[in-house]
Amino acid sequence: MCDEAAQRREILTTRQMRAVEGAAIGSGSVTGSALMERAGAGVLCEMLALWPEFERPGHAVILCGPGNNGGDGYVVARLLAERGWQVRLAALAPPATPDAQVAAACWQGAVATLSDLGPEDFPPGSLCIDALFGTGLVRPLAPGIAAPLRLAAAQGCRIVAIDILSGLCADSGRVLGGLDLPRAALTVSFQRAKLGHVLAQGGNLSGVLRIVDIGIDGWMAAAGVPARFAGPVPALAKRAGHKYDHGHALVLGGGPGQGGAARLTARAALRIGAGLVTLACPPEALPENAARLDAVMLRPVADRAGLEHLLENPRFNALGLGPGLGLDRARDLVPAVLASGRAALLDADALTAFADAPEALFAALHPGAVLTPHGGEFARLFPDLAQRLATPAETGPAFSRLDAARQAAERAGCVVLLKGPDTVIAAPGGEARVAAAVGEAQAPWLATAGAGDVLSGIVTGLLARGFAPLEAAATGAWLHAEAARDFGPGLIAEDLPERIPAVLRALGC
Ligand SMILES: NC(=O)C1=CN([C@@H]2O[C@H](COP(=O)(O)OP(=O)(O)OC[C@H]3O[C@@H](n4cnc5c(N)ncnc54)[C@H](O)[C@@H]3O)[C@@H](O)[C@H]2O)[C@H](O)CC1
Ligand SMILES: [K+]
Repeated sequence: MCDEAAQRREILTTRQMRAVEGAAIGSGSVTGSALMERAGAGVLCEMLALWPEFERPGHAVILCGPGNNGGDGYVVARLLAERGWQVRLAALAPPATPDAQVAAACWQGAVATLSDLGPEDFPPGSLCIDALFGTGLVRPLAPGIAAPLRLAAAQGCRIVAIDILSGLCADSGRVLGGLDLPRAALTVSFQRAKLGHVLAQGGNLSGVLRIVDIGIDGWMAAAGVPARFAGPVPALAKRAGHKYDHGHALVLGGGPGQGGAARLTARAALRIGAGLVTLACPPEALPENAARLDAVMLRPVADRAGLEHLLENPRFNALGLGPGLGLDRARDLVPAVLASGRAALLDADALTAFADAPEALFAALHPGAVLTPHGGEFARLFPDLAQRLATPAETGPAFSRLDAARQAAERAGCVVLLKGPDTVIAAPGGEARVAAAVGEAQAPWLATAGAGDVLSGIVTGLLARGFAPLEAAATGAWLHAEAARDFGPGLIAEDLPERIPAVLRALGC
């Protein structure tokens, strides 16, 4: 991946964005006012690119807050008026920052108050530009502030959010105060996406997300190590070599009648390119599995001693377990899996089995492991973190799913992937990825039985291929959603492994 593509994948917190902006302005190379002009021009440009019909001037209401987000709004108002648009600007309060004051001083038109606005201000086909709050939002919108946004939506107007929809916490994507907010049709943000665009409600409420370059890439080092969007990596292409060069994944399955989940896991591990995949099941489940498997090999493993014996073969370099495993079998086998020190993927029953004693699991985990809980499994292992996520967000920056995954990874001592439409992946030390199947990248058909078992298999297969745990989890989560997007409506879990070849082919692997 080229540097530019890698940079576009960065996702910033508000603090990181402020640090970058501060470094740029502090360098003396650019002023805050100049950045605001670029931001406003970028918003206009993206609106016209998405809706070419607006080359013909229309009608817009601009809602301006007191900070620099409002300042961007004054710039957009001026630029639209210069193009012949009918612009009605309403301010919550006078501009309070020096840059916003400069922008407001350049606005020649009238300034109304928010409460002046009525349905007649939002004629059919008009736009509502939301410049109330951006990264500076710290508390819930008062009812009078949210009202014009709701009015615009009720009148069928498209809402364009500058930087982020007002009311959304840019760090967590949570709506402060739990208000009911209308969805933006377009969000135009600056230099990099923010976590609030893709996490929690932010993914849906942001609508189409566009990022405008305002020329501050040179100071991105001030952001430290940002989270990144998960995506394809060059290592997905299979280099030449013997099947044993691509790893041997061992998937541990459960008893008779429960084997479907582990078979899905094993098939996905094979499809993503593990050289060999073996499914180990209790002896009594052998006939059922033998009838359903061909390229996946089959071995009996009755218990921990049986597994330890099998693991005397050092070629099993990645172990995947949990789907359909059964809680008793999980309690028996997980300690042996982790004691082997090999790369390991723990999901489903392998996590739930430790709901009563998460510390015992954390003590055994090592940096080569990956946990892939869904929300319920996460809550069983990390009840306090789940509780913080469930507590209504009242002040910004609010506790985010990424904060939760990072703290969980620290506690567990391994990579934690928290599933959802906004899957977050964190490693101990804070490195993080987001696999966001939201907005234009949504994959709603992925919400289907067995999809998680396939994700387990993809990650296990990538571990077998030698991917580091964070990259196996992140790339796997992206690929999983990509396969779902590629298949589209009607998807069931069985379709996912079969779609992997099309995704890989499209990547040129
Ligand atoms: N980062 C950049 O490079 C650029 C950012 N731009 C724009 O600037 C905003 C951020 O501006 P800032 O002044 O820091 O914050 P806000 O405008 O979002 O508002 C802060 C202001 O509002 C008060 N406040 C917060 N929450 C509430 C509330 N619920 N009710 C009432 N008042 C509230 C807070 O106390 C402050 O006074 C960024 O989003 C971009 O749009 C640039 O112009 C381009 C460069
Ligand atoms: K906004």
